[in-house]
Amino acid sequence: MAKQSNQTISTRKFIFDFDSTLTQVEALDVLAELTLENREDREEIIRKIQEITNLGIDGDISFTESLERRIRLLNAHEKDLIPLIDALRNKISKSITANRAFFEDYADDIYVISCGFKEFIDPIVSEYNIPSERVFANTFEVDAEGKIIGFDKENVLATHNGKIACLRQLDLDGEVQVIGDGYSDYVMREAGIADKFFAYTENVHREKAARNADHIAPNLDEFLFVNDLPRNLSYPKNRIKILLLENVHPAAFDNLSEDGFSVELVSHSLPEEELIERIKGVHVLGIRSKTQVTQRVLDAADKLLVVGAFCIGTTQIALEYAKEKGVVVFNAPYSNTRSVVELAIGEIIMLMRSIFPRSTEIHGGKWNKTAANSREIRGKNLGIVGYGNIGKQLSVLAEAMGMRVYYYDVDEQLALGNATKCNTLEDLLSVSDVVTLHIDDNPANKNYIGERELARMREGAYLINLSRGFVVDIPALGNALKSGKLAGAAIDVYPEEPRSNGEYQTELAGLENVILTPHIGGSTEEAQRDIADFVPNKIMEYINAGSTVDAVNFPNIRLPKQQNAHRFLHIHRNVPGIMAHINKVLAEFDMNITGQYLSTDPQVGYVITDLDKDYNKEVVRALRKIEHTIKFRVLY
Ligand SMILES: NC(=O)C1=CN([C@@H]2O[C@H](COP(=O)(O)OP(=O)(O)OC[C@H]3O[C@@H](n4cnc5c(N)ncnc54)[C@H](O)[C@@H]3O)[C@@H](O)[C@H]2O)C=CC1
Ligand SMILES: O=C(O)CCC(=O)C(=O)O
Repeated sequence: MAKQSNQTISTRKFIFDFDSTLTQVEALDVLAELTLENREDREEIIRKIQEITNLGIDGDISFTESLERRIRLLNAHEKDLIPLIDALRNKISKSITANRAFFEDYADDIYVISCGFKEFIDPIVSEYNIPSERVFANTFEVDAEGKIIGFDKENVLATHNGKIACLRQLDLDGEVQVIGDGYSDYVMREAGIADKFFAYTENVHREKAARNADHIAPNLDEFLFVNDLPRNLSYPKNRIKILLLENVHPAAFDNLSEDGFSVELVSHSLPEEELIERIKGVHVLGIRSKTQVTQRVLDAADKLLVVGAFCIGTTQIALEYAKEKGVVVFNAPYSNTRSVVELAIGEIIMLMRSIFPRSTEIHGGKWNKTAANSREIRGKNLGIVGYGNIGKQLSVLAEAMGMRVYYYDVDEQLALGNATKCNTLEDLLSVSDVVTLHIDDNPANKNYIGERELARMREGAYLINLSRGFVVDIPALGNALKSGKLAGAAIDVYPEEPRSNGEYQTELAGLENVILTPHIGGSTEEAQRDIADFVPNKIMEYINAGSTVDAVNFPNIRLPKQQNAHRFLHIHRNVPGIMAHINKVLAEFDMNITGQYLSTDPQVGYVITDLDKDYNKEVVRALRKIEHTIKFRVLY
């Protein structure tokens, strides 16, 4: 947005609370941590202090009483204030630090009214251009040895609802806005001395304050946004809505909400019609393999910027259409590969030793100690179809366990270890004791293994499918198992899979030596935890900086870190002349370009332009209007 000139003359006055608003913490709690460091009853006292602090903040006991009780418990000395101030310096609220410029530009209009103490507030806020004469707070009373024994009881801020009296005495002109986390901040508005109260919830969400607020500000960006004031982010992150479906790991929620986004979790996948409703207003959608992000869903998605696939496969997403709409798709190509490989190894052993039939028998009360149909994997031939990330890792592990590895891939792939490349699928099928499928989710692979291919397999061989359900013709597999052509199979994926846990039927159920699992090849704690970092990081790099590195459907741009500049992101149809047009507009508005990055594919172009700090809102309108623009976003 357009930057206002320095030292803007404002008709508004901004009254900030200190503890848990300008800083992430309550200073007296930190002081308690410091002064009680070596005391055995430390935890108990800290707990009591916090309890008293909260009672005071919520207005449940008088503030004077809260202060008196806390100071008594604190047992602090003047010299403890030095480490306290150091600690507070590192605990300034994140969005306050990010918006230092606001405190410079509006220096004359910013006040601090706090029931804390000037001794530690002054040095902290002076670094944010707020001089001592605009800081209204209590002061300590110390004895001859420097021990803190009380506070100045004459100060209005030491009394119940003292902030009202303090603000009244100030008699400020213009609209008075109070920004604070507690009820004692709200009462200034209730008393009619302030015009607006913003409940500041970046560090703590106090229900009573939030309930009574004119507006809830999860951070300073939101406050500056609703007031149309200069700020670090053109659009506050809390306004960016993220919908995560299919029970993604809770760490994904933590990662994204800690960065300031508004995140909603749904434990299952949504059918198309429901998703069409829910997608409205959503900026980021997170899914796994079950949710179909169709053209209709994308048409209904009025705000969508990114789809994060918290898995490897992405054919459940209309990738090309998403690109045409300027929606970037990321996945997690490596996080769960090891989990699939380990399951494959386990299943090879289980199948070749007929472990599941033996186990089922004994569950049913039958002892059947036998070596029939029970063989070692050592020296046997493993045929890997699809020698990609999973196939290659499996190759190495299987070989280490003494198997002879054969592989077939439609693309040229380098053999790892002693693996032998097969030139055709038929060659692989005819030589393998176990065939394991790890091809990608390309729809062209539908019924890739059918009656004909099964007939080419060795008598008594085994088939494993951990790739995609549609790759295997299930009735044909059922027949091959029933006829004894195959000695067993392990199936993790099915042509039709339910959206959520519950009833499920497959014609393979009940067949001898058939391991059936509910698409859990990639479902390990480790894989899901890793995905919960990987995909959110990609999402954040795109939303926060514009980077599309590793996007599956979009031209990739890796961006240098930029400082003190604005970043414009322009996604357009790749037709001749767009770059020239963008730069013409920028030149017309006299913009100084500090960096420009372009990446294209045959359909879309993605250009990022970094500019000097100041810009005019009109330039944004002009850039949006350029013909063939798909999406335009300003980052800072
Ligand atoms: N069961 C589960 O929970 C999981 C399943 N998967 C699935 O596993 C499969 C493999 O994953 P990655 O190894 O990461 O994929 P990748 O893309 O690294 O490797 C796939 C390989 O298959 C080859 N390929 C494709 N079609 C082929 C064909 N018709 N014949 C021979 N080769 C063919 C490709 O050239 C490629 O080298 C994917 O379908 C993925 O969705 C992945 C993770 C978990
Ligand atoms: O865990 C999931 O939801 C899907 C795993 C999978 O098939 C994949 O990563 O492609």
